[in-house]
Amino acid sequence: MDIPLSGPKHKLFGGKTVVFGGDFRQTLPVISDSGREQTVDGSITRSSLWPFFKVLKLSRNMRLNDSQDNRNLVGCGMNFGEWILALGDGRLPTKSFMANTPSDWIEIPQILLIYAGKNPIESITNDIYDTFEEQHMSTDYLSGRAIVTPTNAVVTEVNDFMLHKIPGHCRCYYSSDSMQLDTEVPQLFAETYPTEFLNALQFNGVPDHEIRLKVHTPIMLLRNLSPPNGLCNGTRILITKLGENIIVGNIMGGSFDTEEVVIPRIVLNIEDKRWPFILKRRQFPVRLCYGMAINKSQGQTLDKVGVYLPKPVFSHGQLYVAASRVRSANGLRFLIENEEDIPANYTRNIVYSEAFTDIAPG
Ligand SMILES: Nc1ncnc2c1ncn2[C@@H]1O[C@H](COP(=O)(O)OP(=O)(O)OP(=O)(O)O)[C@@H](O)[C@H]1O
Repeated sequence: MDIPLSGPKHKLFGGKTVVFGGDFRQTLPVISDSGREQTVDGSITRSSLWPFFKVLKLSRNMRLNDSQDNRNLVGCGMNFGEWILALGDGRLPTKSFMANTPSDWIEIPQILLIYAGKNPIESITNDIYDTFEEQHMSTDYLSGRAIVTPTNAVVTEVNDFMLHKIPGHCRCYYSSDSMQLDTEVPQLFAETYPTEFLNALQFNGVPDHEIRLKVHTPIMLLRNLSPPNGLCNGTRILITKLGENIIVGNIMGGSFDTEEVVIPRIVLNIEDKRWPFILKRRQFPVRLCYGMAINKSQGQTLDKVGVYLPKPVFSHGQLYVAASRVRSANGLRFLIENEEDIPANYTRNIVYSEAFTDIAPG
């Protein structure tokens, strides 16, 4: 916390009461190239201020509705709400499938599974985006559903698959990429890192060099453009017009639901310790959002979620975040693809229990 707060200097936050909200079962701050210990260490519970916090625990899941399918048992003698909590806490029975591999595989209840068939992406999108042909332009329909998956590469596959289903002309927008150097040898760098190389770079949370869009497709903003007007990182928008230099659309969901907004190209500065330069990419800060990365879905509430796991999750809290986006068990489906010797109703549930045990200082 480096927000300056006026008030007595000897008191925490200048004597102001500051409320922090969170759920340590969810994904933790991403620290690149870090292991379990560093990731947990980056959490607020490891801050020197943590002993001064007073922890209040919420007891009711307000997202879940009171439907019959939430009250029914989903497995292990638990109803849906209890199952989600047990999954997040790491209390579900686990097993290991191969020697020397983690023993954190859990069974997904049969009622929540769909099967891969010949084309897994087609299977899961047909299930989650049922009645797509009739409703693909409806903001209510689109804003209530998503396919979530651990990696951005698979997100792109899902989005490309859905884009093909939309009738109409596809418009391509290409970024203009350049390097910002803190060195005196730009010529050398220009030869080592030509524009084609810069164009090929992909980063989490950064639009690609090439973006393909159609009118009536949903996109997600990747940067805060104007929070007072609802244009925040994560805002979803249904495109109504694809101009040369602007994209026009209507916000889907939230307090700015249906508001018309205009998105310009912006310059994104991207630093990555793999490269000795700052990449400056001028592009629309958007990405199609039929599919989204599990980490990006954190915070969303949806009616139908397809959790697509062509590979298991790779980090703490991802499976819990994916499973807890919905209002009811009926809205949640998993499609799991495992190596041959592991049944398709098992997947990894990574829980760093030290991230939330013994967190109550006050
Ligand atoms: N007081 C309330 N009364 C009725 N519904 C509520 C209330 N609080 C939250 N909800 C419902 O629960 C959903 C989740 O709320 P919210 O996004 O504020 O929770 P959150 O703790 O940030 O969730 P998460 O961290 O899991 O994304 C909301 O979409 C809303 O439907």
